[in-house]
Amino acid sequence: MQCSEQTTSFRIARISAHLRPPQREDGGILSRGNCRAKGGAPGFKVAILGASGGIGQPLSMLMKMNPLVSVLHLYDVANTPGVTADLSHMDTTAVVRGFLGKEQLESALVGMDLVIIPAGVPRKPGMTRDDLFKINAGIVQSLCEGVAKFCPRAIVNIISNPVNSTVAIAAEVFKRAGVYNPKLLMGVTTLDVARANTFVAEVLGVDPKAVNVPVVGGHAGVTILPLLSQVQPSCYFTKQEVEYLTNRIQNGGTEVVEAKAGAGSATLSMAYAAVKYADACLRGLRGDADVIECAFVASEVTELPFFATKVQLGRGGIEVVFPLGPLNEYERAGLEQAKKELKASIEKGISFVRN
Ligand SMILES: NC(=O)C1=CN([C@@H]2O[C@H](COP(=O)(O)OP(=O)(O)OC[C@H]3O[C@@H](n4cnc5c(N)ncnc54)[C@H](O)[C@@H]3O)[C@@H](O)[C@H]2O)C=CC1
Ligand SMILES: O=C([O-])CC(=O)C(=O)O
Repeated sequence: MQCSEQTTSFRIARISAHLRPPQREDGGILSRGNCRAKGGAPGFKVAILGASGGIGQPLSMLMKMNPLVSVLHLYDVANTPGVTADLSHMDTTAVVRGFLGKEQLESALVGMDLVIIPAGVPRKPGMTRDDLFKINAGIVQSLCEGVAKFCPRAIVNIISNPVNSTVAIAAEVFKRAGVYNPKLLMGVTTLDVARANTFVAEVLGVDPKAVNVPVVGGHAGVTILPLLSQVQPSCYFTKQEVEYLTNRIQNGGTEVVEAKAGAGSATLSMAYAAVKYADACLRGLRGDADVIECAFVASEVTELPFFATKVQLGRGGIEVVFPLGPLNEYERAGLEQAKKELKASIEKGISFVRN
């Protein structure tokens, strides 16, 4: 049936009556500001530092869709007004606010439960993650100084590379400020697990959702150590499959950097992985039981001060750091190699802040 002009205007009149600002008890009209919940919904407050970047934008979008988030603060040194305006039109619960430049870092951070940091430069072909240290170390240091000052009790997820060094930088900054709580600081290695699940599922010919591969160590080259002997559900790989899978998982980042040919590194899969990890942190904060993910954290699993293993997330952040479990000979050799490189990267991060 075609709508007549009259019917249409009648409908519009009904709709606009419905949208009329609510009356106050004293007869006044509530201002627009009072009509809309400005983050009043129950949920967690999350800040993304580096929100306008290749990871930052899809990560911000996915966090805007997360029902556990009530307030989403987007901070960057560029383009946050546009990204914020764009995302604020999504009809999901989280209220989005944008913050631009150092003078707005305080407002971006005060009151946050979780701070996610993907700020910093990405790799180009031919570079290692350690080649990013020169620029990203200073960025992570200054952002973490802000966290120490304005939201010292927030959980911090570090994405900026080289993660093997930037987590140590963050820890030193927090120690210096007298606010270090090792349970609240985590390097995000979820993309290594996502890749491992994907590549293993391809070899097995199953759905990646059905596969769980623990990936331990760190987040660069040989420090990324998939424990293929502990894949769930348990399965068997030939020597060639183990070598192929280990190599592909360790070089997953480089595979994307080369395919992007100078236009950056993994952004979409990283945003997916970052949200998976952030969501686990929020479920832990909410008090959910058995929230378990791999992450690069303060650890006594090896002699190194930081190491990635499975951890259990809870109301206090990291509540349990799980041991490595039984390793086969191939994995034991990989572990020795990983520890050697990790030690140097961690020390580099520590001395950057101390010296
Ligand atoms: N942990 C992991 O698994 C992964 C880590 N990464 C790392 O994430 C980082 C970001 O990558 P992309 O988003 O692709 O880079 P990008 O260059 O696209 O975005 C970085 C953003 O950081 C912002 N930024 C720079 N300095 C800042 C500061 N002082 N404060 C706030 N924001 C600042 C930039 O303006 C830009 O919007 C890189 O270091 C990359 O290596 C990338 C993929 C996976
Ligand atoms: O490889 C890179 O430079 C980015 C990264 O950490 C990853 O994709 O795992």
